[in-house]
Amino acid sequence: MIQLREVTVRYPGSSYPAIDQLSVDIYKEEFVCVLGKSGAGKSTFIRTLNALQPVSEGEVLVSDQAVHSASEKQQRSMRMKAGMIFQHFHLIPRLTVLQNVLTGRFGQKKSYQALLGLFSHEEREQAYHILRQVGLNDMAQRRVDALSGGQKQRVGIARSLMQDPEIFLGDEPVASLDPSTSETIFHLLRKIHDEKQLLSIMNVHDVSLARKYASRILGLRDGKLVFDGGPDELDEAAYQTIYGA
Ligand SMILES: Nc1ncnc2c1ncn2[C@@H]1O[C@H](COP(=O)(O)OP(=O)(O)OP(=O)(O)O)[C@@H](O)[C@H]1O
Repeated sequence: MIQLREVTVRYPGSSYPAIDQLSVDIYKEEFVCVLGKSGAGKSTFIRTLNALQPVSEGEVLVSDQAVHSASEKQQRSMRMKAGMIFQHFHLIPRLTVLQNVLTGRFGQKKSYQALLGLFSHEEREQAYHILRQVGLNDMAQRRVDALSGGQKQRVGIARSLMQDPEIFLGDEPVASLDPSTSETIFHLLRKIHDEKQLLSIMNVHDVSLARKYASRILGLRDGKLVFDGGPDELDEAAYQTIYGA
């Protein structure tokens, strides 16, 4: 479970908060999509959940553990439990699909093992298993810079799963993809969520994807939570509240 208690984020030099006194509880069985105009605070929100973004006020709790008052070491271990996928994938271009997936384990290895790329038989087997789950079983030895955007995002998802995450976060995971590939990726994300009961939170610009795949939608506007409901509750009035002039 994730709990935000009156969280405010102010960037240095900014006259208004990017996140403004936001309180919300998110439960394990939920697949949450976060909507909002550009600049509404969606990325900032996601980044506060795994301590990539410090908070100015308030507290974030993940599995009852306070994120921002934790030590550096504790924050690293929390980050390991938070799988994250990104708009631009953040892969290592010259490495193969398999090698990129295995980097999901770096956080759990001694630094010399990570540097030398030392992975156990079990870890490799798990990587192959995950590649089958995301539909990339025949691409393990391909370099990722030779893949399409949708395939790259599958590698990003596989790398996150390699972390054995407790929560799954996406910062605009389909913003660089065409509509049909975006749909395929959301279908995959929802399938993984349903199979693993993995608390998932995804920022998305495409309202129809949120309507189709989310179990719960959060709407942000000027850093405030202005909508919180199921996809069926996202009617015209709610849409105007989130996006209206
Ligand atoms: N590093 C930063 N320094 C200063 N201000 C920032 C920084 N990052 C974001 N902001 C500001 O904080 C607010 C929220 O930004 P954020 O990126 O979280 O919004 P967003 O909803 O994810 O937008 P987009 O959909 O365009 O990615 C915006 O006003 C933005 O200009």
